[in-house]
Amino acid sequence: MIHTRGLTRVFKVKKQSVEAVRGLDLDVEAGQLVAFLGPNGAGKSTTLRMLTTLLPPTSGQAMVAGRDVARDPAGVRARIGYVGQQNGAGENFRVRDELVTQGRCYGLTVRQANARADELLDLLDLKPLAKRLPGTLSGGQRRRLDIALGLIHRPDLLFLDEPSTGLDPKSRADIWRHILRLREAYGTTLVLTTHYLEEADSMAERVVIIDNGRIIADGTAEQLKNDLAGDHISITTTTEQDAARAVALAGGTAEGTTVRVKVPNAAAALPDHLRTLDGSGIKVATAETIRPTLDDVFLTLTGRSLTDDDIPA
Ligand SMILES: Nc1ncnc2c1ncn2[C@@H]1O[C@H](COP(=O)(O)OP(=O)(O)OP(=O)(O)O)[C@@H](O)[C@H]1O
Repeated sequence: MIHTRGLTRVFKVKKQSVEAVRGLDLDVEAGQLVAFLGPNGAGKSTTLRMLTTLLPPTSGQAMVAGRDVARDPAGVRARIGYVGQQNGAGENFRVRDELVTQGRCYGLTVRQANARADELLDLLDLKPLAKRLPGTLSGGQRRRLDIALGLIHRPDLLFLDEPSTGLDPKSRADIWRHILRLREAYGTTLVLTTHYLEEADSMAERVVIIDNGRIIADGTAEQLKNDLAGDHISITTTTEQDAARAVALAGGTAEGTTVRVKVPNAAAALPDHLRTLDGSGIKVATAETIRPTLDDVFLTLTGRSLTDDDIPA
């Protein structure tokens, strides 16, 4: 569905070059749900804007929905939907009329546009709001309308730029429920950007971590966490001397009476670990297993946290 090779975008700002995206090679198959995760300024939106033909690449190729973004941008646009960070609806039409009008712009007949509008109002729980003006909707309701607008022409592929940013936790959960529902209903391929770690972790099947314009990790959240961060066992001992002895015996690092050891599978390794310490007379006060987060993955790869301040341009 998406195939890019060496996709690059350089911005010129006051005689300086900003390499926003540096030689991206990416393959996304039909039906996947992919999240681009990365800190502010990583190049996520620039990538999305190139894939959706809103921005020409400086170099490299991208085939999206079977069409070349540089040679056939109109062909790409006809086959994809895009939900940007800005609102997609105007202020003059009521919700249902806006859907029908945009459907007509995509070449649907009046009958098709009406049927499609009703189908999407239903899918995105917008029916009770059909007669409202977009300006009167809440943030979450407006996002749902944006998603409906992105789907009006039945695209096989939908891009969503930060679909849940700026929403309260309940509305964020609600948007995700609708995203997953539309995927179930239509099998749409979904590519979205987010900087919410937990969302990428729990919702996306595939997480592509982007930093400084490059893909630095790509896989399921579980794979990335297992391969790149690993579990930890954390124990506390009753004395600092015991903590130091525990490190000498079984590895890890000690801070006061707390010892952390990195292991491939903490739940499986914990009983043996405790037996080893007990066999040497080390008294363990508490023990817990710690699963890594995607932030740990990012930290391992870059030495920075995803929640750090913006990276420099
Ligand atoms: N129109 C532009 N002109 C100059 N520089 C730009 C432009 N658009 C983006 N950039 C720069 O390109 C880099 C990547 O920006 P981009 O918006 O793609 O990042 P992002 O990962 O989407 O960040 P965010 O999560 O904050 O939206 C940044 O350094 C940004 O300042």
